[in-house]
Amino acid sequence: MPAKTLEIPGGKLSGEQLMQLALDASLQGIRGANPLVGAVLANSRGEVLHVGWHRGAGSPHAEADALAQARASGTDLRGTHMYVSLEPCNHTARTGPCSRAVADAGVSYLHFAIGDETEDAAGGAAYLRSRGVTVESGLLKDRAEKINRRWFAAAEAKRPWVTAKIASTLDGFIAAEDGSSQWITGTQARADGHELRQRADAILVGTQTAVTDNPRLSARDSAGRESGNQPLRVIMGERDLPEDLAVFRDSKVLQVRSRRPRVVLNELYSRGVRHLMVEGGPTVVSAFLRENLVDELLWYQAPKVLGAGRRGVGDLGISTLSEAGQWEIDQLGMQPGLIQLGEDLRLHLAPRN
Ligand SMILES: NC(=O)C1=CN([C@@H]2O[C@H](COP(=O)(O)OP(=O)(O)OC[C@H]3O[C@@H](n4cnc5c(N)ncnc54)[C@H](OP(=O)(O)O)[C@@H]3O)[C@@H](O)[C@H]2O)C=CC1
Ligand SMILES: Nc1c(N[C@@H]2O[C@H](COP(=O)(O)O)[C@@H](O)[C@H]2O)[nH]c(=O)[nH]c1=O
Repeated sequence: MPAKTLEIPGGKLSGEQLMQLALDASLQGIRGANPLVGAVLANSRGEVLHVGWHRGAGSPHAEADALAQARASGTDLRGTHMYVSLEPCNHTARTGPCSRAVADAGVSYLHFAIGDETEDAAGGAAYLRSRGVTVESGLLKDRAEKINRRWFAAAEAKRPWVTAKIASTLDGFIAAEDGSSQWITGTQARADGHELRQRADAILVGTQTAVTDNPRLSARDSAGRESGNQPLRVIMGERDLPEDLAVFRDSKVLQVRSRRPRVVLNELYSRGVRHLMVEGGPTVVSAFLRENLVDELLWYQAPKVLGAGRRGVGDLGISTLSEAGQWEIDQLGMQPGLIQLGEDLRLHLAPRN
């Protein structure tokens, strides 16, 4: 469900207009292990041929998406121009290097808005120049930076992108006084949560949730079958855990014996995790929030009122309103800021900073 439909203008466009289109296209994607990226192929007169974007880690990059469209429709790409919101990657990870694919296709001119400084992917511009492609950069740089600012900060800090998920009652409780919490939200909201799990490299809960809920932490379809990519299950906390917990039934599980979010993030990053979903409980979510380590917040709200119980977020050391954590509806990317899922609401929030 795209936030807005992409309009592809006809006729001759300026370089800036073509980059604008690449940036608009990037917003159709999903941010997570990878940033939002869009790419436009145009002929030398500035007429749009194909528009591509990245749909999340593991799927083709924006350039590859545009090139695949060209291949499918038989477009001759020799001498064409490409406008892309991020410098093409120069490495083979989950997909092959875009720099080579662009050069192989015969593109003669490439303009990227901002460079890719990430350790693994850097070097695309130099490679393209070595293959005789004219490369320029900097069009609409500020807008391109704004779209992925938080993602670049996480990449620079060499830590995973962090999505926190909370499912609460209207008055903010994630469990009743007697500890019961299954289920606060309905089936549609929970299915949405499972889709999210599928996109993440790892999913994390605290030791208390691991014991109290005994969750499986797998990504499942509506029939309850494990589906698609299964994230690494991570449990954060120092205590010894019973070996018969449901989460240990799978081999992709890791306990990080620390209470410090940064230690956990370092450990996960070193194991290749680039997108972490923090599912709770409140002690763990609060620890990430306190250190400003939540990049996006998905808050599911059920039309239930408890009046008492466990709150979704614990004490953050804030005693006055002016110090409140500020969040805003995330208008960027494919996940709409506010949606209804059955009887529940889902807010997609970004830190306001
Ligand atoms: N509705 C929802 O969205 C969700 C609800 N829940 C509910 O939440 C409840 C459990 O929440 P909660 O008690 O907060 O448990 P947590 O799952 O957050 O685990 C807390 C435990 O983790 C360890 N720990 C890890 N990091 C820290 C830290 N920074 N500071 C302190 N301790 C840390 C400690 O144990 P150790 O001694 O091992 O270090 C601590 O006791 C359950 O009732 C569960 O049903 C849970 C998840 C989602
Ligand atoms: N109670 C609650 C949630 N709880 C989360 O789901 C976990 C259970 O995972 P699993 O055993 O894999 O189904 C649980 O430990 C907690 O992290 N999630 C929601 O979307 N809505 C809810 O009402």
